[in-house]
Amino acid sequence: MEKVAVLGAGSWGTALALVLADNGHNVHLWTHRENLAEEINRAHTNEKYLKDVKLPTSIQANHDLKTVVEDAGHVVLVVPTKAMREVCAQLKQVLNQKVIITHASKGIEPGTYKRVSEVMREEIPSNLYEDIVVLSGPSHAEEVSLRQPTTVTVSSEKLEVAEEVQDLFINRQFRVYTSPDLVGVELGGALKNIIALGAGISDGLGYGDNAKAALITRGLAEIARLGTSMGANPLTFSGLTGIGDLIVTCTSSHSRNWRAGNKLGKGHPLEDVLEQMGMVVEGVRTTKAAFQLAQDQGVEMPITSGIYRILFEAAEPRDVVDELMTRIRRHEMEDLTNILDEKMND
Ligand SMILES: NC(=O)C1=CN([C@@H]2O[C@H](COP(=O)(O)OP(=O)(O)OC[C@H]3O[C@@H](n4cnc5c(N)ncnc54)[C@H](O)[C@@H]3O)[C@@H](O)[C@H]2O)C=CC1
Ligand SMILES: O=C(CO)COP(=O)(O)O
Repeated sequence: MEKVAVLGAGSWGTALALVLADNGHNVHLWTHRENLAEEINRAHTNEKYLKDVKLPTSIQANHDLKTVVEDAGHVVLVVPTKAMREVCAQLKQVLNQKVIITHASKGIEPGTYKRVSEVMREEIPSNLYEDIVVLSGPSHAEEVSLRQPTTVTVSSEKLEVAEEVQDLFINRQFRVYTSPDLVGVELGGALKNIIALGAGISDGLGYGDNAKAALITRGLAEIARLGTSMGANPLTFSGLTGIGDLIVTCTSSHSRNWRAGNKLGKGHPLEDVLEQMGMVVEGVRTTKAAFQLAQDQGVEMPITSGIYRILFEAAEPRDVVDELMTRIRRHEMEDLTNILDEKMND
């Protein structure tokens, strides 16, 4: 079995380490917090990020990055998107062998508006990796750590490398598919967090299931619109990393994005909500990025724009809902028809 280095011991990094340990791999988990490494090695718990979960004793945590990646065949990065560039810069200093790099983070880099794999390619010299793979899909860490049935997708430029990562993670509770559409898989995972904030806001306002279904469906339309304009295959958004992840994040109280939105809908200020969460709420920064990208690409994203105004311009959520409901009348499938027409003419 292989030595696998997992970088980031938050909820998701720890849950993925557990899947890999279940598969018999030799898992080394890096955390930048020395006291967390000590807790994982001594008590086999990570109480702050995965409450009440007993970790396999085979997971070894370490605060020293060089030791963690030494001789590993795979490196799995699972830190918040805003920390990705910094962690990649540290990684390249200590990596002495060629590895397969997988990331499982769902965001767009603040400021540059780049996808995570683009950031990684900029930071890590290409002679240090076989390929860069993304792992995404409907997968709350809390359920994965209880070994409840979960399905995800891995994608990379080289199919054989994605298949190797599929083999690394797949087991009876954790089913892994492959996809060639790296752009669509990464964008679906990042952009669904914006809509999940919206679903939380809607629930916080006391609106019902009709409103949430509308947000999920029309949210998917605008995700597909932006994604396609950035080179994604529109079909990817009807898969696990599109509608699948959108459903789970908009409807589950495990979701940090949904929970943050719910508090916003109940009238709590954004700074208080983020401080109380104590975990990453990727959708907030991704809303800013998507709002800007939509303008750059000339793509209409009314839900994203509304959430942007709630988060950053103190718009009243009820006013935003009212504006969305009274927009100019449209043909429902206008976007899809245009996208399909464009594909046919390609
Ligand atoms: N929690 C979940 O169920 C899932 C999360 N994800 C994605 O995985 C990524 C990580 O999320 P979580 O593990 O949930 O976050 P988290 O908030 O639970 O943990 C983040 C971890 O990153 C560490 N970290 C923060 N800044 C760092 C830095 N500069 N250098 C090194 N380490 C740093 C923190 O100490 C913490 O251990 C996010 O992009 C998220 O969208 C994806 C699928 C499921
Ligand atoms: O991506 C996730 C589930 O697939 C986790 O979503 P949250 O970051 O909102 O908790």
